[in-house]
Parts: sequence; C-alpha cells; structure tokens
Amino acid sequence: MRTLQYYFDCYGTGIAYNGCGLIEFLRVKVVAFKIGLLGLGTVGAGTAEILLSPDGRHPLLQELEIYRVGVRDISRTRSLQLPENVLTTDLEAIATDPEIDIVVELIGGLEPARSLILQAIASGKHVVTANKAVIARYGNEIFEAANNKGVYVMLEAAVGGGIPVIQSLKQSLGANRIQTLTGIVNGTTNYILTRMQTEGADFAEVLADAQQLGYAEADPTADVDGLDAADKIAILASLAFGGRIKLADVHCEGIRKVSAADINYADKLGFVIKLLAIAQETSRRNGEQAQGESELLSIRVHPSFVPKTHPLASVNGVYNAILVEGEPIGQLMLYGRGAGAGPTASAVVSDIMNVAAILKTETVPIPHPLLSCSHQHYCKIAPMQELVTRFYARFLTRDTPGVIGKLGTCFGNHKVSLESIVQTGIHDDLAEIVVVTQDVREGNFQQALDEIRAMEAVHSIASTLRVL
Ligand SMILES: NC(=O)C1=CN([C@@H]2O[C@H](COP(=O)(O)OP(=O)(O)OC[C@H]3O[C@@H](n4cnc5c(N)ncnc54)[C@H](OP(=O)(O)O)[C@@H]3O)[C@@H](O)[C@H]2O)C=CC1
Ligand SMILES: N[C@@H](CC=O)C(=O)O
Ligand code: NA
Repeated sequence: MRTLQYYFDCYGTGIAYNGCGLIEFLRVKVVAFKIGLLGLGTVGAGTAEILLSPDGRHPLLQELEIYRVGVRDISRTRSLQLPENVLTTDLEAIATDPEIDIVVELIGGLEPARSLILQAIASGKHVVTANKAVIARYGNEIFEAANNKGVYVMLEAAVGGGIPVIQSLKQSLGANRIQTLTGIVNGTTNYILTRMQTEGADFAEVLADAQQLGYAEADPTADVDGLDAADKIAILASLAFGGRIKLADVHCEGIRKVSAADINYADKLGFVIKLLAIAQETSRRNGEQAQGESELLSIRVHPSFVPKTHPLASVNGVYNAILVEGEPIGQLMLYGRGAGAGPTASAVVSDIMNVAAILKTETVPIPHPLLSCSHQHYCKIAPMQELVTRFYARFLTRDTPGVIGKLGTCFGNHKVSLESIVQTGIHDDLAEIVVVTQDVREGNFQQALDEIRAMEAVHSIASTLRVL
C-alpha cells in the first residue's frame, strides 16, 4: 500500500511524496472549516454562490466548506448546484452538529432564528447572522451567551447590506467619539421613494418590484413602517455610543404617509424625501447634565425632507448610506448597496472569513476586544418633545381672509419661527398652505399644531415631516 504525505500551501496546491520519492503535484481543496448554513433564500443562495466559487477571491475561501444547509422545503427547485446530501430540514441538527465550526443564520424572523443561534452558541459554534430583527431584540441574551462560551457572533450583513459599516464602527473608527449617525439604511423604502420621486410610480407597484428583487423582508411591513430601519439604527447606535438600546425607545415612523403632493412640494422647495435613521448625542437642556453623567441620545426613524445639496440626497434606489460624524474624523460617508443577494452575501462571507482567520491563528479563543460585544449599561434616550429640528407642514384651510396670519400668530405664540409660509392654490374650496419652520423644539411645534387643528378656518393638517 502506498502512503502519501501531503504538504499544502495556503492556496491549496499540494505536493505529495510517495515512498519511492516520486513527487506529485495536486490541486486539492483544503478543508479546514465547516459551515452550517441555515437558509438558502436570497441571502443564503448568494452566500453559497460565493463559497462555491472561491477562485479569484481571498485564498482563505478555499478552506471553507458548506457542510450542511437547512431549509424549510427540501423539494423546492433551487438554482444552485449543492453537493449531495447537504440539504436538510433539520436545522437544530445543524446548530448542534459537532463537525460544524461556524453556523450562518440566514432564515430571518424571530423564531426559530433566536433559538437556533442560542443552540449553536451553546454547542460552541461561532455564529454569523444577517438577522437585525433578532439582534436588535435579543442581542443582550445572544452576546452574553457568546461571551460566556468564548465564541463570536458576527453581523455585518445585518445593517447596510454590503456596506462594511459594522466593521467600520467596531474597528476602523474605534478611536473616535461619535456624535451623530444619519443613515438611509433600508433598501426597500429608498427604492420605493426614489421611484415615486423620479417616475411618479405607484407605491404598491414599486413595493411588489422590491419584493421581486429580493430586497424586502418576508413581511414587508417591517420595511414600509420603518421597523427594519429602527432595528438597524439601534444596532449601529449601540456600537457607536457604547451602550445597549431598548428598541421601544427608538421613535419610529414609516413611509406610508408620504404622498405624491409632499414629494412635489419637496422638489419645488429644493428637497428630496428620504427615510432617515438618526442617532445623535444631544446636550441636556439648561445645563441639567450633572458631572460624570452621560449625554442623552436622540434615536429615531422617520421620513425627512433632505436638502438636495446634502450628501444623502443623492443616495437612490437600493443604495444605502451612513453619514458618520465624530471627533476627530469629522464627516465620513459609507455608501453601497443595502440589500439584495450579492451585496449582502459579500458581508456574510467576510464575517465567515474573519472568524476563520481567528480560528486559524488563535489556539485558545479569547474574546477579541474589537469583535466581541461587552456593553452592560443602557444608553439614556432623549424624549422626542426635546428634539430640536426644522419642520415642513401642509395645511388645508377654508378660504377665509386672514388664515395665514392666524397660523403665523399661533406658531409665534409657541416660539415656532417660520422660514417660509406660502399659499399654493385652491382645490375643492380648500386652500393649501405650506410652511417650513426654522429649528424649533418638537414639543412646541406639536402644541402649536394641536391649537391649529382646532381652528375653525383649518380643515385639516394634511402632513408634517421633519426637515434635515
Ligand atoms: N434580502 C436582503 O436583501 C437582505 C436580507 N437580510 C436578512 O437576511 C435574512 C434572510 O433574508 P432573505 O434571504 O431575504 O430571506 P428569504 O425569505 O429569501 O430566505 C429564507 C430562507 O430561510 C429558510 N427558512 C425560513 N424559515 C425557516 C424555518 N422555519 N425552517 C427552515 N428554513 C427556514 C427558507 O427555506 P425555503 O427556501 O425552503 O423556503 C429560505 O431558504 C433575514 O434575516 C433578512 O432580514 C439582510 C440584509 C439584506
Ligand atoms: N429589507 C431590507 C433588507 C436588508 O436589510 C432592506 O430593504 O433594506
Ligand atoms: Na453591512
């Protein structure tokens, strides 16, 4: 019997010595790390595609093997050619399989995703996930379990799709004091708003396209109502400001109320409408901040008027961007595709590679201080009434004399200064009046609106949107 001894270089090229000194050159796949993939949908299939075609990419990819793939319906026709016997519907068996090194959770939703992640951790596996919903809700439980077990939970794909924003906040920007994050972090809504703005397209039709393109969540209300963006800004804020965020503290409004009329007015006034996710340190008012007390954080998701000259105004379609402001970096904008198979899979695979690289180089796994999460305290959140911002408002009023004056006086009484106020036309006996304020306290603006709503001359407040 001939025994061969193999020596491999990092590219997987092997040199084999047999007993007679004969040298054979082989091209062999060196498998060092076994991947258990949970989910083979948009992102799962994109991830498998990269892992199955390592040529021309980083050599570390040659050392990764898709060992098992868990799906719901094994009989579904798949465009991917996977090795035999890899597919299974037993996801728990993957999460606990002693052969598997890294579990990649790409099924989405809360359960069974959360339980599978926890099972994988308990079984000593490193986890890579794209699931912002689970991390924003159960991050504390998951990271605590991971720290206790000495494993990593990586989530680059969970925010901004292919944009390396998590890695940037954890590592590259670690030297900074972050002051503000302003992001377009939901691809579906940015795609919808862009097409409504540029083509006057119908909301429902564009949403169906976003679903078809694989951008939307299984339940697209998470996108449309701002919940997905809220999950994402909670995750980013936690990294940027070094504390836990309770999801209930994130003020959240979606894009359902954005009408064609508002899009039109925005354009005329020099703005575009974007769904923004913002986390910003705000000083306490009137020197209320005691020594040693941390700043308050304003954290919110809502559609906003964005000046056409602002860098975020030209982020269109499925593209996302996160504008980071910090000291000493100043302004920095990360831009790229925020959803879709390829870009998201790029982030998933880079996380897998990061874990594989650590496993290759560390003999005793100790939590890497820049990759693991150790926050214990919760960030203090500023109430929305204290937010200082500009507003746009559109009123439908009865065409009675002096109505503009009445609105102006009411705003003045509540310390709301106006930048502009215009009457734009009369439809169905109602005059349309559009107002843009200067920076005002949100609480004061809302009080003025309550009074205006009750005015005899005012038919309705058609819309209000914050202005960046
Ligand atoms: N789509 C995108 O652009 C992005 C998605 N994400 C996140 O990535 C994750 C995956 O999203 P996406 O790929 O779009 O989702 P899909 O709905 O396209 O795919 C989900 C996959 O998981 C499987 N699956 C779902 N539930 C179960 C279950 N209970 N048991 C077994 N298998 C299950 C499905 O199986 P089957 O194939 O048999 O139906 C399918 O393969 C989500 O957390 C999402 O938020 C993050 C960034 C971007
Ligand atoms: N549904 C999400 C997918 C990526 O996170 C989005 O549209 O951004
Ligand atoms: Na990302």
